[in-house]
Amino acid sequence: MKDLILARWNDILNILENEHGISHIMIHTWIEPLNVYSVEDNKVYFTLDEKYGQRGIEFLKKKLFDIYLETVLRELFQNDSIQVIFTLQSVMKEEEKQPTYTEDYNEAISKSNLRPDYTFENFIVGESNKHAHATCLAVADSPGQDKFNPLFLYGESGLGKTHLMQSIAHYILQHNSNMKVLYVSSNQFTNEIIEAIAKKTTEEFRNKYRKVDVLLIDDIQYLIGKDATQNEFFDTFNALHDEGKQIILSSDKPPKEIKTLDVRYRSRFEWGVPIDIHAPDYETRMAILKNKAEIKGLKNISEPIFEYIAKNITYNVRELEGALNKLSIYSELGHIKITEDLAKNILKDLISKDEKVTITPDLIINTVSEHLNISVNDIISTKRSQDIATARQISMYLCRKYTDKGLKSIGDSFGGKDHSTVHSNIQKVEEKIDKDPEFAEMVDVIIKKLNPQK
Ligand SMILES: Nc1ncnc2c1ncn2[C@@H]1O[C@H](COP(=O)(O)OP(=O)(O)OP(=O)(O)O)[C@@H](O)[C@H]1O
Repeated sequence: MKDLILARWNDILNILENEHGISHIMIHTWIEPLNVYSVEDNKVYFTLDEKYGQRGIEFLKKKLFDIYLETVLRELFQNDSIQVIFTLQSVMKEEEKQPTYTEDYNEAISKSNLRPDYTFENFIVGESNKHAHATCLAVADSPGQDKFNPLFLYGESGLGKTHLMQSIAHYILQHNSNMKVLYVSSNQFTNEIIEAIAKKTTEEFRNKYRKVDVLLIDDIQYLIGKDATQNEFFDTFNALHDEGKQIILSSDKPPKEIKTLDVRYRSRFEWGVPIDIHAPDYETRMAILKNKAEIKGLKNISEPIFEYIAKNITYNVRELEGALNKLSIYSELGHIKITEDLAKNILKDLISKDEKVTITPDLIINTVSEHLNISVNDIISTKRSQDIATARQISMYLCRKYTDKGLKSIGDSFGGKDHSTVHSNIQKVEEKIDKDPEFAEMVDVIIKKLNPQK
């Protein structure tokens, strides 16, 4: 729960100020500096810096800040047993027990197919992923709750879906290494089914998957659409869900956009709210780079080099990491100091590949075509069927929004449509975005694929 409180700390401060009327100054001086030290048996220990002394603790209690915090935490986490305890840092330090992960835990992570480094501790939280992170923490803290079962994480490649889903698994095992947690890629799941069918061992396959407490399947889009695997998967899904076991899935798109997913099954993926992860902003990229450099023991990377990478690799965290790996290989091989110029030279292939692409009507039409599975020819044709017209309207809307083309010029890119048609199509999309959140989300996913830099 400690991580959950940290993730919601700003919300907690806002509630104290806005709903309980504690003045901004009091919050800033007394509550903000509190440190969530630990949580044991619903007791939340907040520590205060030594400089405030015991009188500081007495002041906090006199102002009833422990009661206020307790009320907010109880409400936020729907748990009436939560108790807030204020103490000085030194008092806790004396009693501090370093968390030591047992052999059982280490064995459990290997049995569960987890990478040891994909933990919450190593995951950098920023604007782009804070919602996904908070949801994953909530699931980790109480797996199997209907609200997030299944937990469906989606987003473009390399943005941290696998890392986050495995973090949940780690957290669960850190707190109870007896839980049966299993992570598999879609490929592995598919291969096991095929093998089980061929060897007539489907019963064993079912036993293996149906006795787990938490099942994580990565890149589910590869599993869907293959009949035998899809059916077997949904049998497993239903069996686990009926027993309140947690299912965690990842995909590159939200359920409603997985074309090959049978409609009968689509709603099941949406029982829990699908959660998306966005590309990290500049500050988050910098923080990720520094964190990865520290993990890799890369000490000689200067600030301008971090800045150079973070400015130029903007979308994919895996590529950010790739840049660091390249630098680390050079520095280890040559025992050399990496200067800024050398770094630029070493990374030139990677960076130019990732350079900002100019968004053109062609790029937009191709992206919409790929995303909605409607051919480019149909989009620029005069065909009026609903799905083709929608693809065309969205493309025109995006051209207006992300290129500097005027209505006439946009019309030309669509086989010579006149400017009033373009105008009314754009309006239709704007209206639909306002009225229909699902539609708005779909357009948003396409925009993410285009990766505009504004
Ligand atoms: N916020 C983050 N903090 C730290 N590392 C991150 C973060 N986001 C991504 N990474 C790192 O980026 C790399 C790629 O992440 P991951 O494999 O989880 O992406 P993915 O979304 O599952 O990609 P794919 O869809 O291709 O499987 C990993 O090494 C992961 O540790």
